[in-house]
Amino acid sequence: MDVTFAALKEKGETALIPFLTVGDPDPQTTVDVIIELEAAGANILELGVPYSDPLADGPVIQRASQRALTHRVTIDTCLHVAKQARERGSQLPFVLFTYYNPILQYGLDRFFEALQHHDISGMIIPDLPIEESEEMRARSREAGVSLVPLVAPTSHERIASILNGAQGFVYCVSSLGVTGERTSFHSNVEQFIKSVQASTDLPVAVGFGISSHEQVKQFSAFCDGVVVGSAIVRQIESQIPLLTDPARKADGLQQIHQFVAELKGTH
Ligand SMILES: O=P(O)(O)OC[C@@H](O)[C@@H](O)c1c[nH]c2ccccc12
Repeated sequence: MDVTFAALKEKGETALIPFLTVGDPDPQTTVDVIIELEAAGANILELGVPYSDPLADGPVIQRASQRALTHRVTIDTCLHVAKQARERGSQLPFVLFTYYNPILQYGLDRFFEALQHHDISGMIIPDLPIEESEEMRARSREAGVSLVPLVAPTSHERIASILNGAQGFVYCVSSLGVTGERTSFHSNVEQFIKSVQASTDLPVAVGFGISSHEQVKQFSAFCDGVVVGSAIVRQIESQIPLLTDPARKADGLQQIHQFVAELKGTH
């Protein structure tokens, strides 16, 4: 992942980091969408493990999780999708996004072994309890998988402890509340992000609410990466009738490609 950020920085570019829910609308289609996102200009990919109680997610991603759970998508399914995307030639660094409970169910030893075995570069765990973070950080370092910390505009005095031992990149959330497209962000978001950048040598990415090329451009002026989730998940949702019809799947994928290329500004 750090190679990706360094190469983009060299070119004066910002990483576009889509999030998608694995298994929405089905695991096989997720592999096709991953290949399409990469072709459209994605640089790193957040692979979301669907969860029954996604407390930090807005309605778009909640619906995606529900659709994926009808296929009983688990951590294993997500890792298998990542493997299939690799087999189809994807070079994208994958960041596994999961709530903490699925990891506990899976078992920590088994989880870290599986991450290593599937060439997963990092992970994001939005509800990782502080008292568990030390062990998770140590295990992730041992496994060579970056535990990407989330920092909120209200993290203030906790920023230093959150950033201590951080790996991969730092994920600054642009606003309080849950995921979902927004027309405005936390009042002093730029100052907040710059204060995080002053406290770490890691690349700093921003996410939450970003859904247009204008917003991507706004944040690209001072961030190393921009995460877009709900807007892309909504695109996938709107294309489900085409994606699930073999005769029209290519058209559905092309629509998603076009949307992401426009986000990136390479259309
Ligand atoms: O959906 P948005 O508003 O574009 O935000 C990115 C977000 O989807 C992704 O990073 C993510 C999905 N679920 C989360 C829960 C907490 C933090 C981040 C996330």
